[in-house]
Amino acid sequence: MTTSPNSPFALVDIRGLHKSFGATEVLKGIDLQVGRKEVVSIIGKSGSGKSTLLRCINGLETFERGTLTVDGQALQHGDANAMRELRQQVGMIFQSFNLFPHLSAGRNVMLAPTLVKDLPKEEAKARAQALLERVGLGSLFDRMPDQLSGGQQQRVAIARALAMAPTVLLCDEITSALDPELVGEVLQVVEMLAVDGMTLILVTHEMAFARKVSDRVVFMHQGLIHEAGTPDEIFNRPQTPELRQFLSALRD
Ligand SMILES: Nc1ncnc2c1ncn2[C@@H]1O[C@H](COP(=O)(O)OP(=O)(O)OP(=O)(O)O)[C@@H](O)[C@H]1O
Repeated sequence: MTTSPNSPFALVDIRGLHKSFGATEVLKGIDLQVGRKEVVSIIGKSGSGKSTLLRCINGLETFERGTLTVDGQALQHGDANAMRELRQQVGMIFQSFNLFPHLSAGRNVMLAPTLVKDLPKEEAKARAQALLERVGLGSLFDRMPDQLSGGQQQRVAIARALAMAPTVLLCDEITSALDPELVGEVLQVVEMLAVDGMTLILVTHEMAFARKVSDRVVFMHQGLIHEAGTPDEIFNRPQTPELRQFLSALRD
């Protein structure tokens, strides 16, 4: 079932989120609802708080005020069980691929399901093989990370995140560290996930991609959501001077 972002059953429901680092308030009251199977891209200038927001959603950062629920479960930092469950539901992929260097591609993908979910090894192996095939790396199960290109490593990282069967996947500038010729193969995998109905929240500087793949685009500015809308609304009919300035700076 696809839920609309504004329904009471939004998969990710963030209300009044405030986050500071010391005296610096980085998130100043974020409200964002993401429906099941929705693809939401977050854009904005460097330092506007995009990564911090993603890190709050999967519990990597604590926050001072506001509420955050994923699939109806409130994120509570004091509750170790709740945090463990949340981490299983919310997958995250980063700019740096962070593969375990001493494990093959396949073993990287197998690790969490065997450790965290107690999946029998043979089952985990079959699942890892299927996931590697899904990201176009079916023949590279035994390759070590240092024998893979950056684009291939990032695709293994995507397969590794999918191995936990997350209900939502967060992608934080996942093509920023790649050579330009490797960006396309990773974006293609993300697009395939979107088409398959994965709920995705993407922080991206790839505007053409955000326009193509997103149901909704969110523009963050100085710790607040300044504007949100369809790709057409955000890119063709920006309302605020801040968004207009951001988009025109990209064109320069
Ligand atoms: N762990 C931290 N300690 C102190 N300040 C931090 C920390 N993490 C982020 N910040 C600050 O919070 C602000 C927002 O950072 P954040 O990384 O969320 O922005 P961003 O919009 O994702 O930027 P970019 O596009 O450059 O990644 C910045 O001013 C940053 O310096």
